[in-house]
Amino acid sequence: MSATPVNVTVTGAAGQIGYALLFRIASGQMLGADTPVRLRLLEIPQGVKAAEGTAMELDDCAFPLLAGIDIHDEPRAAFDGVNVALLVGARPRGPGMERGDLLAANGGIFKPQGAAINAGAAYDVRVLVVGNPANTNALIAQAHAPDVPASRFTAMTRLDHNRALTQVAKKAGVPVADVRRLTIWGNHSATQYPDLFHADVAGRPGVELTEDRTWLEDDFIPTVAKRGAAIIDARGASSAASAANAAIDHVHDWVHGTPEGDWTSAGIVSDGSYGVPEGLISSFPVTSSGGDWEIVQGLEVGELSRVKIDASVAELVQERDAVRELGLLGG
Ligand SMILES: NC(=O)C1=CN([C@@H]2O[C@H](COP(=O)(O)OP(=O)(O)OC[C@H]3O[C@@H](n4cnc5c(N)ncnc54)[C@H](O)[C@@H]3O)[C@@H](O)[C@H]2O)C=CC1
Ligand SMILES: O=C([O-])CC(=O)C(=O)O
Repeated sequence: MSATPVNVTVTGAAGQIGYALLFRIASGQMLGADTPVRLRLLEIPQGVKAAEGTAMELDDCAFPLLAGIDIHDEPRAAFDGVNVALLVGARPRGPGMERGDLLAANGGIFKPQGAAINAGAAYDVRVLVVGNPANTNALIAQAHAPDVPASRFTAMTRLDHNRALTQVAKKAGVPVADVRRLTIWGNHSATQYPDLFHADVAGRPGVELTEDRTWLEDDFIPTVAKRGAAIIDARGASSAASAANAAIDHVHDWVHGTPEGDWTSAGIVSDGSYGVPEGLISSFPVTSSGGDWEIVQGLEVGELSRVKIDASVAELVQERDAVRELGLLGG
């Protein structure tokens, strides 16, 4: 076991995703069975008491890897020395609300948090933004952390990726573990594009499934893209355990690498690949090795994919322009 605990800061620690996430981090599922962690919980003052309750429960689990828990209501202290930052705390979308409605409300949260990460994070900090609108919140945080490499700021589309894996596995009647190389492109919103043209489905090309255009366009794509709203409708609350699970998967693969021959999806800063404007935080097909994400290159983008990627990227551009106008991207 490495001697020095990894500092993991979780914002929104008293929320429903926080509750599903913290125990899994403390048990070693995110960083591995050899890596001790020190948890830093950031909440708004009204959330501190509930966070204290969660910390008591974490203590009561006697996790051997849990080196300590600190609770904060102020970002500078919470991010001091942070190695892994999970920015979950935000206002969740209620019934009938679109993510765009949340831009202004949540932008104000991510600006000071980006600045606090810039001021005090460890040199190897890795940031995952879960709180919606995740891509644009990540962009805001990144814009306020000029001393941190932009590639360290990511937005979560792993839940969409996992949702797509299961839809494809069900359609093809194969185990979910046999579905590989799916991609979520664009924004974590209803415009996202789940792409199975390059998938491998139990050894068969995913493109075979795309021949059923009705299933592809009227079932698969909208089911994945609108799954968040369907869960809200069914549960009366947004996805929590599955979102926490996806955050664990994202950070695990970032730190430990993606499996040979497969890739996953993550919102990362665009280098201009696939026509996505440089600097936007967009979801791409990505591999990870040595602690860095890399965009999978050379995939052919057909007509349907081009239209759908462009539509989601256009939404990201709109969100970026809206927060820029609100002064949330700084000078
Ligand atoms: N990217 C993704 O795939 C997904 C993203 N989400 C998003 O994750 C976010 C959190 O969801 P839930 O945990 O269900 O919400 P929740 O409302 O249960 O918890 C949010 C917590 O954040 C705290 N909070 C608010 N402002 C804060 C701040 N400035 N600093 C620290 N904490 C703060 C609140 O006090 C609350 O405890 C929402 O924005 C939701 O839309 C949810 C599911 C999937
Ligand atoms: O839709 C929401 O508000 C929650 C979310 O991001 C998801 O479940 O994908």
